Parts: sequence; structure tokens; C-alpha cells
Amino acid sequence: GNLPKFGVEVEDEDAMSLMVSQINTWNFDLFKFAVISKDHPLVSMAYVILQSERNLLRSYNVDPPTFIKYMFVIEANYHKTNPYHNATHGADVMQSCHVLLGYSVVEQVFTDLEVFAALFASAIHDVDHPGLSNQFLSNTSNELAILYNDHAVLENHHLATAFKFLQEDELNWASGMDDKQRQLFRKMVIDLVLATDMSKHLSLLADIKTTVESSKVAHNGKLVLESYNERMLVLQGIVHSCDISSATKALPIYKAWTERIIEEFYQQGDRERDLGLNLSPMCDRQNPSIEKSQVGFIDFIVLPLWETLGELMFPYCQEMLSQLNENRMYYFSRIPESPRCSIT
Ligand SMILES: O[C@@H](CN1CCOCC1)Cn1nccc1-c1ccc(OC(F)F)c(OC2CCCC2)c1
Ligand SMILES: [Zn+2]
Repeated sequence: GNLPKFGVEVEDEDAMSLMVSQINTWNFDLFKFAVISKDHPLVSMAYVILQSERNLLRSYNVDPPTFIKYMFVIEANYHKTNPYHNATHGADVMQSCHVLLGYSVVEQVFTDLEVFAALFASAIHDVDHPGLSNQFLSNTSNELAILYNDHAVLENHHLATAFKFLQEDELNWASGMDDKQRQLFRKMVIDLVLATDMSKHLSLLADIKTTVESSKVAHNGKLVLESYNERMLVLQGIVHSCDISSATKALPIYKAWTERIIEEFYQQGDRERDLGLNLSPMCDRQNPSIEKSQVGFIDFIVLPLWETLGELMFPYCQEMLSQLNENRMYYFSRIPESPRCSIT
């Protein structure tokens, strides 16, 4: 067909080919990729991974031009004006997921359909994100919070948005799948994106620990997942870990993501201030606490999750854990001295 090699037209095919040759590396530079793909990081990432690298489109009779048209619409519905929750984040989570699912310890465990569902879920998991938190949407009685009754508001919206476009004939790339496959694919994508809701983090982590423990004991160290729930739990853990993987990346990349999320939080704080609401944690640009917040985020959320993933994927993920510890030290060593309380 006449589809461009990388799904989108690029200026510099050699630079693009060089980047694509690094697509299986953990420290892949998504910011550079966004530039080289002429601001189509998600369309090109999805096409390269699903078509060129994994040949999954052919496996499920997906028409490539229709799939590309659909991904252009998804990419256009990520807000370019969001400092963090934009199409580059979607492409980042998808590429990170592609790396983890390529490790032999999990590669044999999951079916092609499960891999396809995890990669697609990663690509669409934050589509039409408003750059505001679930808490903010509920506090301001946003129409989405009313629609989803304050439960996983953003995550439900990302899913509904992605699947609504799939209803349009000229975007329906799944028409070539048989009904049973399409039904299971949809169920898995829903379960995976709903698991990126941070309020589910602790219960997801606890369930993954239990599953990894029982599986490794029952099968002397080999990861064997029997039920749909066990398989989904591990896939949910992989997608959720990729969604909050920034602190496990090389420091320059991590710092770039941190600057972006902080600016997005500050913009929410600006709106809360204008509305006379209490400012959400870490959203007050007049009282910055970046270093301390990152160390807390790593200690209480990111490290426990990635240590569990490191057990599950052993001996893989050690690179992520060592980068995570280095990155923690970077911010820990920069926590400003607390102003001495003047006892005068
Ligand atoms: O907001 C986070 C969850 N909160 C829950 C309440 O306690 C603090 C953490 C997760 N989350 N959700 C959406 C985006 C992100 C999120 C993703 C990458 C983040 O940092 C860096 F790695 F880029 C990140 O950092 C914030 C600011 C400092 C610490 C947390 C946040
Ligand atoms: Zn996300």
C-alpha cells in the first residue's frame, strides 16, 4: 500500500530509522521522537510497534490505513496544551509497555490478543485528559464527574472516548476481528485502563504481590498464570507501572517529565486559587515542594510497585530499579533546608 514507512511522513528518514532501531530500549527519548515524527509521536509509535515490530495488525485482520486514521483521531484528542498529559505521554507509556512485554519472562505468558490489548490500552489510556485530576472534577461538579458519579471519572472518560470513535465506520479498524476476539479485546482494554486510576494503586499492588507469590511457589519460581483474573492483574500491573515509570528512566528524561507534571499541577492550582478552593497537594506554585514530593512519590508509590514488578520479572527490571534509586538520591540531595525556626 502507499502508507509511509513509519505511519506518518517524516523529514529525516535516517534519523527516524535510527530512533526506531532503539524502540526496545528503556531510555528511549520520547521528546526527540516527538520532534522527528513531526509531532505525531503516538501515531508513529503505534504503527511501528503494532505493525513493523509485532505484526499484530495482520494477525487480527486490521486494515493499516484505517488503523492509522483512527490513531490520528486519538492523537488529535490528546490535548497538545497539557504540559504532561499529552500524546507524548501516551506514546511513552505504550513504548515502555512494549519493552516490558518483550522480556522473555512474560513474553511466553501472554497471548497475542492480550499483548495487543495492553499496547492499545497504553496508547489510548489518557485520551482527552483535561489536565485536571479526578478530585478537581468532583470538587467542581464537572459534567464528567456527574456522568461517572465521582468513580474513576477520567479513566471512564478515556475509555468511552476511544471506543466511541471505534463506532465510526471509517475509523473502525476492529471490523476484521471475529466477535469473540473483539469482545474479549474490549473487556481487557477496559480492565487495563481502569487500573491506571491511582486510587486503585494499593489494592492492585497487594493483589499482584499475592498472585506473584502464589504463582512462583506453585510453579517453583516460574511465572504461570492460570485464570483470566491472574493474567489481567499482571497486565494491569505492567500498564500501571509504565504509566508511572518516569522516575525509572534516565535522569534527563525523568527531570523533563517532572517539570511537565509539576507545571500541569500548578495550572490546576491556579484554577483552584481563582475558584477559592483549597489547593490540591503539590499544586501551589507559590509554595513549591518538588524535591520532597518526588522523594515521597518514589518511596510510597513508585518503588514499592517497581520492586514487586522486579520480583515478577526477575532478572529483568534491575536497570529500572537502579535508575530509580539514583534518581531518588538526585532529588533527596536537593531537598531544601527547612527554614530554621527563629526562636526570637
Ligand atoms: O499524582 C500522582 C499520584 N499522587 C497521589 C497523591 O499523592 C501524591 C501522588 C500520580 N500521577 N497521577 C497522574 C500523574 C501522576 C504523576 C506522574 C509522574 C510524576 O512525577 C514524575 F515522575 F514525572 C508525578 O509527580 C507528582 C508531583 C510530585 C510527586 C507526584 C505525578
Ligand atoms: Zn497516564
